Amino acid sequence: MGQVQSRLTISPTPTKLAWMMHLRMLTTMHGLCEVRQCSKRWKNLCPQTKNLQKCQMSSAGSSEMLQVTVDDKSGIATMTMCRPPVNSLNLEFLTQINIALEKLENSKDCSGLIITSKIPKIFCAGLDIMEMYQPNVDRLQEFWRTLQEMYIRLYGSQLITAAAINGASPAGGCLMAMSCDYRVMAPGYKIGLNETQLGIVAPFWFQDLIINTMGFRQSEMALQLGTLFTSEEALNLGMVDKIVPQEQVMETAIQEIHKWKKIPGFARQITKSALRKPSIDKLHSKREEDIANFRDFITKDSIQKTLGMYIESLKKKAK
Ligand SMILES: CC/C=C\C/C=C\C/C=C\C/C=C/C(=O)SCCNC(=O)CCNC(=O)[C@H](O)C(C)(C)COP(=O)(O)OP(=O)(O)OC[C@H]1O[C@@H](n2cnc3c(N)ncnc32)[C@H](O)[C@@H]1OP(=O)(O)O
Repeated sequence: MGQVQSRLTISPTPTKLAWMMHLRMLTTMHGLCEVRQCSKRWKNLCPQTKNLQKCQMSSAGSSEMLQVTVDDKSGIATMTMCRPPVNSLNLEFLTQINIALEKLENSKDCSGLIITSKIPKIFCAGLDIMEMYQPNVDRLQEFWRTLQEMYIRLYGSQLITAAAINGASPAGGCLMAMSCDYRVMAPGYKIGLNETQLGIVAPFWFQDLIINTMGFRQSEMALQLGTLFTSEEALNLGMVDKIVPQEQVMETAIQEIHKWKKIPGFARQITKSALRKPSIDKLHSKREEDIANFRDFITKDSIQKTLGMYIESLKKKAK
């Protein structure tokens, strides 16, 4: 019974049409023709393979930024990020993630999703800061819309989702992990919404997400201080659900999804949707306003100066 899951499919609603137009515009604007081709290739490949379905989506010039495999037997997909050096989320990478999320959501063979990283010691360094520094305004707005899309898709997914956090996970990386249903983390890494430490502000939907995850009081302290928590602290706060040794992170995520799969899918999905819909609807209703706020905030001279200094400090540290 647990295996029979009905899933909300993306119907040709105006939202879907807008998304397709958005993707088409991106492919034109940024030369992402290979993404489109690869997403076609994904469609063609999957039914032909027998057991382990493998999909590799790459954008022009960089191969295998995102690897997606679906285990035929269990229906568990694994999305592995591999965008060196630190899996930072730029426009193209986010677009690939969104395409993969859409495909998995619509695939009748997939019931669970694990997000993890191939880069040693890094889960995801959050947003690519270079997208926000001295930006082209059109691209900056597209970048933010694409990030909003990722959150809406992942937080609202009907799949059972788990983050296998095998490395550092600041800011946008933490957003991605908290958008999943379950988080298992290796010890000795940092996770949190550290935006204020960069002199920027976590937008309302980042704030809603952390509050939904670990409650108001701890979130207001964490958000104002921009705290990056150790894995152990994050466990105590409920930001992550389990800590296991590095080499057991993936297996633990798989076992957890198997556990969740025993619950009747329809009941679980309706419950998840009821709990998460208010936050998602809030972003839907304020989407354009949020993009404009982000653009106006990021393009302020004072914020550009602060970001420039932060980039310098990262570069100095890297030397
Ligand atoms: C009114 C309000 C309205 C709207 C809201 C407004 C604004 C809100 C905007 C945005 C929200 C922001 C969300 C974010 O996600 S911002 C990104 C935050 N991320 C970080 O602060 C992480 C920074 N990185 C690190 O701490 C470390 O790099 C890390 C722990 C991840 C890994 O450390 P490690 O020692 O392994 O590597 P490094 O030597 O530090 O870095 C290697 C290399 O990578 C570059 N790097 C690192 N992080 C980023 C990044 N996020 N983006 C781009 N590039 C990054 C780093 O500079 C090094 O580069 P190089 O010197 O060229 O080798």
